[in-house]
Amino acid sequence: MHIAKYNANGNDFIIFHTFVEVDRSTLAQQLCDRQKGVGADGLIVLLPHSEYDFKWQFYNNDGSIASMCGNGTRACAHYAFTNQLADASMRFLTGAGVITSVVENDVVETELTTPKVLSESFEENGLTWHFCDTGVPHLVTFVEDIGCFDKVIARQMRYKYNANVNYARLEKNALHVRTYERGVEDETLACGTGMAACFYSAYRQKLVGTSATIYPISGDELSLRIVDQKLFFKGSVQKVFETVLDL
Ligand SMILES: N[C@@H](CCC[C@H](N)C(=O)O)C(=O)O
Repeated sequence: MHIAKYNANGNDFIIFHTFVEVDRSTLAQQLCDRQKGVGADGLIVLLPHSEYDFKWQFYNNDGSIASMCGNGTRACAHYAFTNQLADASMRFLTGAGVITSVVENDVVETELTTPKVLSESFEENGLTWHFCDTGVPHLVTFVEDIGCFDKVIARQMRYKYNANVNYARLEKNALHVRTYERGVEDETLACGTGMAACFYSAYRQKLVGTSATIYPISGDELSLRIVDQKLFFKGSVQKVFETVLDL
């Protein structure tokens, strides 16, 4: 099997395409293992689809299925275009719905699924939390110092609410974001739907305008904008390597 490893601002993925649709949860665990496998935050498998350019299966590092992955959509779109599975502007089916992505060299912009507010804001662990779905559920708290990211609190909130957990610091029209990711069960270097959730929560509170620059902990720079309640997420991706594995 021909596979590619992608880096999307620190969120890394193993990607391949096939005609065979089977449960790849165990394979995802094996391939994503950073000691015994290739190592990645997730596995993305592209499959043919009659209506869209393709559909995907997305697995987290631990083999669990996630309905959406913002950074994964950008890496996957680049992979699809590079492998002539789709034109530069494409539509593909994910567990959360149809995604549109546009590839321009190494920069990919994705229109994410329509964001949904999951609850009123609430206080817990001395912090104010905003809860929304940007394809997968995310808790967001705004802090003065991103260094106060607390993995123990993040993990506790993750299990209590079955959500990813984000700490964000606002700086003018920019957001600095750290995310504890469900399915990786640790902080990752970037999470696309997490950055989108932080932007959307800030936008709803009028803390940012209709667009903002986002800095995940990897230090990369991405952008988010909202148009007619639709979130557009843009940033670069890199193919790290390609290889052939006996799967
Ligand atoms: N890294 C992703 C999110 C992947 C899914 C998440 N771990 C979950 O299970 O909810 C992104 O870039 O959005």
